[in-house]
Amino acid sequence: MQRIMVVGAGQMGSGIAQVAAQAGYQVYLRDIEDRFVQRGLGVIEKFLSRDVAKGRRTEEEKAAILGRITGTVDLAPAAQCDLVIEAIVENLEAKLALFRELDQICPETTLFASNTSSLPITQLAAVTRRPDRFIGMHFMNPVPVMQLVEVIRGIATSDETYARIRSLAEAMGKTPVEVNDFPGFVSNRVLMPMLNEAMFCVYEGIAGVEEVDTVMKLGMNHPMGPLTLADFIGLDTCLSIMNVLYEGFKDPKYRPCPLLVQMVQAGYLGRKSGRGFYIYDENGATPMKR
Ligand SMILES: CC(=O)CC(=O)SCCNC(=O)CCNC(=O)[C@H](O)C(C)(C)COP(=O)(O)OP(=O)(O)OC[C@H]1O[C@@H](n2cnc3c(N)ncnc32)[C@H](O)[C@@H]1OP(=O)(O)O
Ligand SMILES: NC(=O)C1=CN([C@@H]2O[C@H](COP(=O)(O)OP(=O)(O)OC[C@H]3O[C@@H](n4cnc5c(N)ncnc54)[C@H](OP(=O)(O)O)[C@@H]3O)[C@@H](O)[C@H]2O)C=CC1
Repeated sequence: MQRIMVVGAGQMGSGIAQVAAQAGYQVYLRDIEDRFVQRGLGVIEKFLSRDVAKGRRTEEEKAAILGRITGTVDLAPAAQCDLVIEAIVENLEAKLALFRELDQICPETTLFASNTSSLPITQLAAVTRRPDRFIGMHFMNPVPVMQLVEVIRGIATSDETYARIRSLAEAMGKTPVEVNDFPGFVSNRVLMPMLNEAMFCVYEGIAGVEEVDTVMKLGMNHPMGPLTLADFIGLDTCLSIMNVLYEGFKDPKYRPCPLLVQMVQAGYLGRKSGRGFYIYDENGATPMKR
């Protein structure tokens, strides 16, 4: 494997492009508008510069990593890639449309991976002519820091595809864990109901935003409180995952908190939009009042 295209230059796509380039692969980073591509490249630049400032990398290494990443708004270079990793918005229709298009562009040998947090790998794979060469490669946020890659086998994923993606994750310095294709996989089946429950605590007036976070940080030693983490993930992504769990299992225990629904409707998407359970501005993070 030599060339990888990452589609979606948001927080996950830019991180995936960075770790792929750090591992020596040639990377195309594609988004629908150039300003999103530039924003993604800017984030990578920023974190590599931080590594240089901390003495973990030289300027030359940084330049070499950046030199391996080509930003683009064009999907056509996917035809020259051995693997496409999709990291666009957590929306089934958007992902299906993208994979249909990629399937037309790419030769049969190209592997497809989705970084989806919860959507069925089997269903995404089924719109392509290569369900055996389709897999879930679920990185954690922030990608350059987190050790885990959840590798999700769709019903038709071949052993060869699995073995290649497992090796790739290892080459990127990550620890792959094999998981089967059920709603939310393991990571978000366990994590997201906890975040949703934290939102219910605020919604029901049991405690304020900061208090809920402090309980989990100091009481359970979580590095971030659940509401800070939900803002960090993106509230739109959290809501999409809860909806996949709710619809996938038809179990009311997965109903999304109405406050989460309302905040997403208002455009309060967390850190990426400047406002979620906290307001992010020059004063730092100020908890929302209820
Ligand atoms: C939704 C899904 O489908 C799946 C998911 O991803 S769920 C989310 C999973 N992620 C988590 O749970 C993250 C929980 N939070 C944490 O682990 C930590 O708060 C954190 C690693 C994000 C930040 O750690 P911190 O100690 O609070 O802050 P900070 O000191 O700024 O950062 C720690 C290190 O991470 C690095 N870092 C932080 N964010 C980074 C980023 N986006 N990219 C690269 N490096 C980053 C920093 O450079 C720093 O490294 P050094 O100390 O070596 O310089
Ligand atoms: N956030 C997290 O903690 C994690 C997220 N994930 C998953 O990763 C994926 C991306 O999430 P995240 O990076 O947080 O989301 P972001 O909102 O940060 O980024 C998504 C990016 O994809 C772009 N995009 C949308 N449609 C297309 C398209 N058709 N082609 C190319 N680019 C497109 C978006 O552009 P625009 O802004 O115009 O919509 C945006 O730049 C989702 O599936 C999510 O569930 C997985 C692990 C963790």
